[in-house]
Amino acid sequence: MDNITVSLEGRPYDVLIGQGLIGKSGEYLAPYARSGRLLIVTDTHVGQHVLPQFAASLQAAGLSYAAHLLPAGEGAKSWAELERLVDWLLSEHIERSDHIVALGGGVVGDITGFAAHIVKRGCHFVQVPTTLLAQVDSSVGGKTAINSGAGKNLVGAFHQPALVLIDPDVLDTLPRRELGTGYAEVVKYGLIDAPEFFDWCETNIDAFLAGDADARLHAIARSVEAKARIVAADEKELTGVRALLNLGHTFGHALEAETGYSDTLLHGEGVAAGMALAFRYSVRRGHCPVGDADRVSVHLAKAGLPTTLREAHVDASGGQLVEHMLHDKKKSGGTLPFLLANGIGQTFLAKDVDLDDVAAFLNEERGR
Ligand SMILES: O=C(O)C(=O)C[C@@H](O)[C@H](O)[C@H](O)COP(=O)(O)O
Repeated sequence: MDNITVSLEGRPYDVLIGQGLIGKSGEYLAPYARSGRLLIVTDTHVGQHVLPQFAASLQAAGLSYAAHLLPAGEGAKSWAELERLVDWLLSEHIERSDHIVALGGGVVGDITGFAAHIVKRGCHFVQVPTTLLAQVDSSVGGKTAINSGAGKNLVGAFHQPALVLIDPDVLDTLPRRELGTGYAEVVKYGLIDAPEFFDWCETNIDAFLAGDADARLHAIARSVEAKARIVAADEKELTGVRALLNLGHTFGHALEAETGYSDTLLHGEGVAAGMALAFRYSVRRGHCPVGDADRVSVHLAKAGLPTTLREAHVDASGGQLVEHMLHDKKKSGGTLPFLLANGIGQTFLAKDVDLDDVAAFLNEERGR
């Protein structure tokens, strides 16, 4: 089993990665269960496919649980579902010493973490991510949020989990499209600052997508290590280091907003198209060799991910997409920094980007 520590000063926590961990959850969660009980938040899909095995393990360890089901999908990151969740936690007489367990993908983790942050001014929570995207990205680092009418993740807080339990075996039941969306975030770590990991992805993509256990473990552990390192360096995204994790997200969130956060374009697909756009925009600005941008698109396409506006099902003008970007949390003092790249593994935060130029670039991209 891999054990990666997120080294936050005074509040370090472990990310345990191992095959079959879901079946041993009771053993690992016993120390976190006040009076032998855990409050589980999951969704209707995971409730059917993973909760039974998870719950059996808790029972075998002498723990009891109560569970709350969210609807599956991005739509659950809403004020209405947050209210229902908070009401449920209070109806269960939650105490601040309790641990809430987020069992599910990024949506479950994000809304549960935010509820844990606000209920009784802060309760503990544990992440048990069941999608690749949540395992390699959203379960680690403490970004929690719901969406608002104005955009994605605009209402939230930093609230770190006490523990993250990752079982790659649960990915066996993940639909192929979901696996692809998580893979976009795996590739992101190579593109940020680890060219050798991008090379590894190019070599091992087929094994990874086919479910090879070693390839999966390597990709997940390598991604979590990268995320833990970056989060420990800049927990609250104040110095620009953590902003690197947002590669592809400025474009990606705009595409998601344009498609209504629907199944038309899943989050990881928006990030994939966003990374391809960020690399091509970096070429246009003279930062990045065209060969590197091509490699990125070819690789993402191999995973079945969109790399153009057309493939992302977006037909908006550049101006309309820039309008969505103006809600980005990186915007400060009227300017919006962009994650661009000097090449694969050489991402940087550009603070001098002219939004009219971005709009013109996106208008050209419409014909691609
Ligand atoms: O953890 C981070 O920091 C990230 O930016 C990781 C992203 O992949 C993730 O999607 C995150 O939730 C986006 O954050 P946001 O601040 O752009 O909402």
